[in-house]
Amino acid sequence: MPLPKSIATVCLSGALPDKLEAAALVGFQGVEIFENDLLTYDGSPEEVGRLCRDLGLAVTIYQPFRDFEAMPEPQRRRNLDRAERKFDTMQALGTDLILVCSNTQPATLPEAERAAADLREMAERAAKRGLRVGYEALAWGRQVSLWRQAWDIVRQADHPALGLILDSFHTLSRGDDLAGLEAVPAEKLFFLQLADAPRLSMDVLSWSRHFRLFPGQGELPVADFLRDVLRAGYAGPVSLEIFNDEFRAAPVRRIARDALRSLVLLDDQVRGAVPVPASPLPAAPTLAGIEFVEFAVDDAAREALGGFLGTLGFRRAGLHRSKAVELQRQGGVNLVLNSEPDSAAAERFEMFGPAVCAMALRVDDPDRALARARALLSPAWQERVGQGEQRIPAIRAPDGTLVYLVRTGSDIWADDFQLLPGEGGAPAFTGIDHVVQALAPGHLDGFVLFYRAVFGLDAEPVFELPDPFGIVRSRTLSAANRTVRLPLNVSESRQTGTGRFVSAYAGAGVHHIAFAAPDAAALVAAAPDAPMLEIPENYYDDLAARLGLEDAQLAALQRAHLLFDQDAQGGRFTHAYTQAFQDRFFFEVVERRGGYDQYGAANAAVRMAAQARQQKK
Ligand SMILES: O=C(O)c1ccc(O)c(O)c1
Ligand SMILES: [Mg+2]
Repeated sequence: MPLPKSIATVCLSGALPDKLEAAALVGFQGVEIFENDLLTYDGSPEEVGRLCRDLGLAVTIYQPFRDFEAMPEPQRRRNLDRAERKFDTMQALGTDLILVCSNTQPATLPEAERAAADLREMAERAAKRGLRVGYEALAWGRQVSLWRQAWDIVRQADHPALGLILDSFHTLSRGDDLAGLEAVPAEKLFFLQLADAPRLSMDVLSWSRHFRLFPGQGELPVADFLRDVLRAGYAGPVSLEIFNDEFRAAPVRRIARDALRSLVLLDDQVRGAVPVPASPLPAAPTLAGIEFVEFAVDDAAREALGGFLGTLGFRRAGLHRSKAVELQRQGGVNLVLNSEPDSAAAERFEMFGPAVCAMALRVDDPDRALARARALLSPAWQERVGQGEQRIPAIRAPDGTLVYLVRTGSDIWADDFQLLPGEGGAPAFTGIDHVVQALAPGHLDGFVLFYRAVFGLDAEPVFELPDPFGIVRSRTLSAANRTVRLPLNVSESRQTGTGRFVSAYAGAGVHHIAFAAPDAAALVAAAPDAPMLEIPENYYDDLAARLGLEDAQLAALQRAHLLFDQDAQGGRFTHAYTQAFQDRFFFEVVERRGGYDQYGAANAAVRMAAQARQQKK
């Protein structure tokens, strides 16, 4: 039995019933009713309570009750009256627990004894009605901002109806931890809220109110936090409380599904610390690269794209036995051009024009990978197959792109394709180095969680890349063994390369594919007809000054329109871009040396400016 899962209504968009329905639909067992969601709703608390019961949702908590403890009179008395009215609401909602967050008022008295006496009084009144009070330290509380301070007060108050509420954000945002929690009796741990966040240097209140994330989307050690809470004996619900501007604006079911996915993953990460063990998720796949990328095309686009790829040394290497599908190959890179009517590819083409519609990852065990995906709320996808043809399992990424799961080392081509004899000779790519996707604003965190959870990829911190027409935020997911690298780009501006791609083609998708070359200069030299992106002279002047390159090396880079980057350990990255194919996606030739593990972010501005110029022509 996994931990009971709850979500605060503040995480989700829409009116209160929409939030509740979405939470129930994806499989939450409980909800925190956030006060503002009730105040702004035109139904009674009884109706809300009934709706929750009809949906099978427990109301885990009613919150927050603000600025209560340690106030001077006459506020003190008024606050106790206010509490009685909230107790009425709780009873109507059908919950027995209220969250009191630590007082933020300048008038709060700096006296823990007063805070304890007030909370004791509130708990005494609550207990008369069979209700309970939980006390949470807000990271920006006036007198109480750490969980240990809140616990001191709860301990002093010493009332059975008063306990402690922990919230990972308030503790981890302060760089604090849960050392000492084992000394708190488990029955005093009333409730647990979890939130992740990116590491940002800003005031903690704004950080909390706008940038919280679901566990696994950010950079805080939420799993460690949860493990500590469970080891301290907590056995109540685990509840997500995320204040996030993008989540509030997004379709409610998508965010609810991300929310539950984050908790399913977390359940698995803390297995062993849970008193009643959760059934383990199937292990994340061991990845061994990208077997192919598939483009949705029609006949004309297939010819045009085939011609474009031909300039980089690709050739038609196979024709599907039963479908209008062609394999283009260059060394270790397979690109599939799919113009089959009445397929997922055709559906993509109808909507977007020429676009990537699928990608295939090599995994150690496709069935296990599929079972893991299913457990993480990503159902399998079954494409129509002809008789005698291979059935390659697939799931759909959040934007609908198919992700095929190909067993590492297996040959998926020989059965289904009539393979054409190759020429060879030209410098060859060794494989696909990375695939970059452009996402619509508001989609980054959901994609990060999907790839992290389903495929066990690691997420790097966000990079900000300056396009001439706005900022592109980029976050890369990659396999620990680096056989799969998936940078994700997002831009609020519709004028950036990323923004134009997303807005012009009505959605997210693969924006560029980088091919790994053992020698990028040789590859580009052997591809004189490839429409490479021109790089301004100023770039090379700066490069010479910045990295102290020799004249000959610099000239060679410039001749082939190559960009160059170097890391602190001396790893080197040499890369060049093609112009965009039909103003859509483009390709990159990349050479990594000496353990270089980045993507040439230092060069992104130059590339994006060159593309913007190209676009104007
Ligand atoms: O931002 C707030 O005010 C707020 C309110 C209630 C909470 O539980 C919390 O963590 C933060
Ligand atoms: Mg909280």
